[in-house]
Amino acid sequence: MHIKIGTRSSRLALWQAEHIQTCLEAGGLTSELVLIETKGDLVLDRSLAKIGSKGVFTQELEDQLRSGSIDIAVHSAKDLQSTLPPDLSIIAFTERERVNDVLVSRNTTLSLTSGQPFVVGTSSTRRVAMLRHFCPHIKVVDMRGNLQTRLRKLDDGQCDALLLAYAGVHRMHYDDLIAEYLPIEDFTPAVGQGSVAIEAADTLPIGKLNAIRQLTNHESTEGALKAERAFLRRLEGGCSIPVFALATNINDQISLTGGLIDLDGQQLLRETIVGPVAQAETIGHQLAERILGQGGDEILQAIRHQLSN
Ligand SMILES: NCc1[nH]cc(CCC(=O)O)c1CC(=O)O
Repeated sequence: MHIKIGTRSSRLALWQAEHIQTCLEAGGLTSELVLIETKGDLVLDRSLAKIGSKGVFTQELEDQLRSGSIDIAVHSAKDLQSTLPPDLSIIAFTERERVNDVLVSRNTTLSLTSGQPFVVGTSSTRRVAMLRHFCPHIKVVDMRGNLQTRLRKLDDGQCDALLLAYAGVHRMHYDDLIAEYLPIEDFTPAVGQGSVAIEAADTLPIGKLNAIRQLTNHESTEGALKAERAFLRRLEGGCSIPVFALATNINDQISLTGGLIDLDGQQLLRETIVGPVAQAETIGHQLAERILGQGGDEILQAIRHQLSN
């Protein structure tokens, strides 16, 4: 069996696609990579929030899934919109890497909790808002581009440190630059952070689907991500909305913590719901209802209004 794998061509995307290739090879499947450019890769002069979050890193891959020129598309689970088009679905989630955000710098003595002021670069509205909330002494600057580009901007002196997902930093072998692991209790990560998702069209033959899923899917991670993604879906949060959620799945019990923060970090809502993995999506939905009922509705409206200006 031969699998055509569609991927973006950034180094992190290639790491992910090659990781999937390794899993498939272990089961005797052959594969090839098909490199695809997306709008998110091409448009670097505008913030992600302004391009519009919906599918900026996925649209071109999805077109090729439909045309059959690729069998599967590999994404960071975090970058996949919460509602997929009806003819596409996620067929596997890989085992999650450590989920924390990390502070990355050439000066690894820097610490967000020390109270010392310095400049942090990030493009994520969630990280900006959380920095404003937990670290008001920190100056935040917008910093787009892939990891290598951001590190160059760091070296140019545009900021003192970056705030990034540990998963990406580790996969690109930049562990030496990690100054601090941010606690997930405060800096709850983005939905899906640390897992790789495989997307396919409904037309993928069932034999291929089952073989790919068997070799790549991590069941416990899948249950956790189902809960997180149901939460995100109910809040209709694209990646530019500062929504966060993290589920753990231990002995088929889901514990889902998630919430919402407004753009300037003034109001942070966060709650936890526990329940059986068989009800992962219900748990996600319930958590979203609870957050919306606590004023999340108004926060979301205000965020949408601010982002559209
Ligand atoms: N939005 C970009 C993106 N998508 C996935 C990762 C990191 C790897 C992951 O979380 O799976 C990153 C970079 C970052 O947030 O630092």
